[in-house]
Amino acid sequence: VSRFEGIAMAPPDPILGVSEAFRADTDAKKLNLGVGAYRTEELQPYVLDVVKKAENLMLERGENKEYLSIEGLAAFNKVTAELLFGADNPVIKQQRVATVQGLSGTGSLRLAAALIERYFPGAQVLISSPTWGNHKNIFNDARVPWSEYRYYDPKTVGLDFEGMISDIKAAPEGSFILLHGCAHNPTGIDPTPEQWEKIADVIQEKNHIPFFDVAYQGFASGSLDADASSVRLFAARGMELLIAQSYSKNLGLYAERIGAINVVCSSADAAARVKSQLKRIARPMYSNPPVHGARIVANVVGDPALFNEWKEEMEMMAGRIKNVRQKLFDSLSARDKSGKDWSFILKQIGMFSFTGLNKTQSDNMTNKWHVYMTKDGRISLAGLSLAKCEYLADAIIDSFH
Ligand SMILES: Cc1ncc(COP(=O)(O)O)c(CN[C@](O)(C(=O)O)[C@@H](O)C(=O)O)c1O
Repeated sequence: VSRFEGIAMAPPDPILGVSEAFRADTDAKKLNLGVGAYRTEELQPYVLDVVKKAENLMLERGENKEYLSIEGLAAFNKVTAELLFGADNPVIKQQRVATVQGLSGTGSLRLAAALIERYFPGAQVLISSPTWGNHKNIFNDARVPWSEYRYYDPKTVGLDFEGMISDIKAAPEGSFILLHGCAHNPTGIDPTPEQWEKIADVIQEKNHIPFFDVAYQGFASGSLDADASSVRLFAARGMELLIAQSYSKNLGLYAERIGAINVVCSSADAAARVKSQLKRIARPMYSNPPVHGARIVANVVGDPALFNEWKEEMEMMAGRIKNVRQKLFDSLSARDKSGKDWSFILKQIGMFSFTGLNKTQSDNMTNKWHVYMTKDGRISLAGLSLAKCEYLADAIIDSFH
């Protein structure tokens, strides 16, 4: 008797499945605006120069392939926390951060979810509405209950700040509040500095625990420090908080699966104990993380010349997306006769633009125009070239009306 016979076919992933459909399309006009992966103006994947330089250094050095410790490469864990908080931040000086290398952002979020499930039974995580599609899968599979706080306002194509604050205020005391550090996915809408202060106020009032997902540090504004300001604001208030990091986008290390989970505790002793429990969770999950990406980050951030060159390349990538954003706005404004206000395209930040196209309209983008995007109306500007902006504008205008 066959035991696997009864297993059903799983549906394609809402984001990664779009790339599969794109690859199957043979039309030369096809555009992949699905997955959040940077492409050059020639629409090619991009390996940063500093990554190649770091890898050449590593090759010359001839490093071994011994297991890392469960918590990952020590040099990486040091520089990743310093990059996030700033090396002179009190949380670093007082050794109050438990940092564990994770399998990129996803794996780091999953490790944190497992910690929450084990040590905070019944606590829920509040996630933004909408949010990155995989957040719900991660908390569901980690058996951590979640609910949503209002975030996107379709009427203003902006942030529903009042709704966000009241939902966070209404959540049971001690809830985990999942926040996008910068470049909110999928909306591209970030709170202002003043709004971050108020979000910190209400989280402190309710003894909630802030839980940041920082997948785009440096990629949103082009500045590593500016993009970390929300996290640093909360740390400066002396709050305990969790932060998941990823180097997929800002260092282009997508397939190297390099990231980290950081837990800011109230004492160095607590941080040591939290780190030991994160290790206990990681060991049976994947035992220890991959070394290659960790060494690249440690080499790039650890070497002043490479670090500066990385910052220049990141500004170049963020800059290209800003140019594409502007060109798309100009093309839409010039070609659309309906008088629709497209300024939301310029107000949004980071890789994505949340167009407001509904599922049927998004299907039209794909079926008629061969533009691949997620069904929630998100387009990844990282996959768009200046040369293709007018074509995309025509597709969007056609799909809206
Ligand atoms: C907010 C957020 N958090 C975490 C991750 C995880 O990224 P990684 O595991 O590679 O570090 C992504 C990537 N999200 C996508 O860019 C996207 O939304 O297209 C894509 O990589 C993905 O996996 O869906 C993200 O957008």
